[in-house]
Amino acid sequence: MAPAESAVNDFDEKKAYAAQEEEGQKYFDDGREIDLLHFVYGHEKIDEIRGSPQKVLAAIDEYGRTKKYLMNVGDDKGKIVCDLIRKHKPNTLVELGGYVGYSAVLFGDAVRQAGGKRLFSLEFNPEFAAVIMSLVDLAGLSDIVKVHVGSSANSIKRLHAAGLLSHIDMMFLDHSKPAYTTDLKLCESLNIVGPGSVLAADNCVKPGNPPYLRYVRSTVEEKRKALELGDAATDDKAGLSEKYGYLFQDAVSEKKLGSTEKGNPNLVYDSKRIDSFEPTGIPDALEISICVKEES
Ligand SMILES: C[S@@+](CC[C@H](N)C(=O)[O-])C[C@H]1O[C@@H](n2cnc3c(N)ncnc32)[C@H](O)[C@@H]1O
Repeated sequence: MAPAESAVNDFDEKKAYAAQEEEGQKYFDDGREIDLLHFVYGHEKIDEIRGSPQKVLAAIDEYGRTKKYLMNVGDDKGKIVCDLIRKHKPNTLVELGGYVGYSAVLFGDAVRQAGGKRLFSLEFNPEFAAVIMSLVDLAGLSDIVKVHVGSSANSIKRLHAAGLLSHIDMMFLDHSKPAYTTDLKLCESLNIVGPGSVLAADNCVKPGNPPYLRYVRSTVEEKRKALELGDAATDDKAGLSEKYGYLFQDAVSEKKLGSTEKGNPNLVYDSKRIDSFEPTGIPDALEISICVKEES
């Protein structure tokens, strides 16, 4: 594994979002997502915002700064993924976890500018999905961004079965932490992640995701061995606890994870961590993993 890279040295405090609520207090799904819609559509500059992805993002950032914390990828980590989009020019980008559409608007715009065709935003909360659709439409990106409501695993299976998803050029993982590994293995088993696929996984420091990092940083030999050893060695939840994701108990249930696929141990990833910041200024990192080949 390559050493961690630092994309940004300093955080610009002027753009910091309101702090995330203290532990035990709600920091999402308390009405703020609908409040955000009222804020954006009631904005004095709504006529300029219409049709401009950058201005939609600026309005969401303004809400995060002046009203309430929002669990968006934010400007700093967002730039790292946009650079990857410019470099790799994905035709199809899949994001796991859409929330209010910040990343869908940011990356949907970058995919369009890079000549790509589609961003699938997979979100299990139907209210959040409705907010994404509304802001994507406001940004003029409805042709590129398609929102699918349901657990990510079920949406991936459905899109694949319908012939709409045959190869994932880029995937942004930003949903419940245990599902990063189970969804990646599902995509490997369906053969829609393979050589050429680029994975960008958010929150690899805050709160962290040990099983996912272990998996993408493992050698082919280690993965084959883990499969031989069976369940304990391939436990995608080992090392995770409640601090590794909201709705943790709910998120680890079979129903929500929706997949027990074993993945493809023969895929080789070139994986590295890039240090950056949450929109609040708290340090975090993305793990960027490029699938370079499949060993026989
Ligand atoms: C951190 S937020 C996503 C933020 C968004 N990517 C952004 O940067 O603008 C995580 C989202 O994932 C959704 N989610 C969590 N587990 C999921 C799953 N298994 N399938 C689909 N969505 C999920 C949550 O409802 C939440 O909206």
